[in-house]
Amino acid sequence: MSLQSRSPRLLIVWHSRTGAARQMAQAAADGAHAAADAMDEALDVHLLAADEVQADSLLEADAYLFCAPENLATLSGEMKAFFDRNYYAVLDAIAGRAYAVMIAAGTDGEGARRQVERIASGWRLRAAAPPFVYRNGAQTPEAILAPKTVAPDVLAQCGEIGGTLAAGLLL
Ligand SMILES: Cc1cc2nc3c(=O)[nH]c(=O)nc-3n(C[C@H](O)[C@H](O)[C@H](O)COP(=O)(O)O)c2cc1C
Repeated sequence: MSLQSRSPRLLIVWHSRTGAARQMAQAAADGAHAAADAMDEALDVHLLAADEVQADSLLEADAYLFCAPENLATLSGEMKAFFDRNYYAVLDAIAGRAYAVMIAAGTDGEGARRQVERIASGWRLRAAAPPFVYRNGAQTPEAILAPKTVAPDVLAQCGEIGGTLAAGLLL
């Protein structure tokens, strides 16, 4: 059996209905890889859609990034289902690990942010970065349902959050 220790692992869990949160999660993954490369360290970044994540993925990760849209003033149902499915399976097993949250919203996002923060507090996770809420301003049904393209400056901020989580694992 090898005695080699494994690389630290960042798990990014995302859900997206019209593309914004997916791009934000990808930017954070890119930022995490870039930070690890700059430090010349190995980092395992798992970017998983919310419906693919089981308890094992949470248990095997060292830090988490949760990224999803606000839908009807709460987390999107798919992201909530990920938390519902796994909450008690990992309770008490992941306390103290670092996390960050990124919400894609139209004009609000606070309900979804609060929900993730409450769940993370129940898991006793430690916030490694301030919560990030990106608002695209969409208000009409047409604008809300349109595919989204997230601006480069917003993606750069998401990249920084990924980089912060990575640096926290590698320092
Ligand atoms: C069904 C539905 C409900 C929404 N409800 C809200 C809401 O309550 N508050 C808000 O700020 N944005 C709301 N939005 C807008 C989205 O949060 C916003 O467009 C977000 O950027 C979408 O992220 P996504 O492209 O990753 O799905 C809603 C969008 C949809 C499709």
